[in-house]
Amino acid sequence: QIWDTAGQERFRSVTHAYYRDAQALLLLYDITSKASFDNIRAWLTEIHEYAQKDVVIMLLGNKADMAAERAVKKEEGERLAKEYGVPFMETSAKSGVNVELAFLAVAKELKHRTTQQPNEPKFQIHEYIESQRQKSACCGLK
Ligand SMILES: Nc1nc2c(ncn2[C@@H]2O[C@H](COP(=O)(O)OP(=O)(O)OP(=O)(O)O)[C@@H](O)[C@H]2O)c(=O)[nH]1
Repeated sequence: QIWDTAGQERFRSVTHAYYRDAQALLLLYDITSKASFDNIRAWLTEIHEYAQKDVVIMLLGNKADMAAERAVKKEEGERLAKEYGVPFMETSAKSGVNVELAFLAVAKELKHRTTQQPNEPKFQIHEYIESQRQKSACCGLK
């Protein structure tokens, strides 16, 4: 089940009821909006308070198709994600770039958690994303 919760500040007091039991959270900002990026820290603090302790979080910089209006560098997204230890990529709901990869990475992480044997190596979501990204780079796919 995928829920799209309201991102606006005025709904914030009710939003946590929707993600409290979530297994994964995709946290999006808009690469053309510095304000949306600056809000991410507040969201992460709130998630820490209300979400499940083992929730899978992924940070996504959306509207990657709007490069001309970019207000947040890709490196800034990468740095913030690293600081919080969460995977990151830029996506575009318009062109579809990385949308499937973002959902697949989260789904694979959750599936591995439920089927993992104690002696099996842990699924590394960062490595999975990196390997898939390299694959598409190598073959000229977007
Ligand atoms: N160019 C471009 N436009 C996008 C992209 N994603 C969303 N938009 C546009 O951005 C606007 C806002 O999109 P929403 O999906 O309503 O954004 P939201 O964050 O869900 O908004 P809230 O429900 O208020 O939290 C719409 O006009 C979308 O068409 C994208 O990847 N590229």
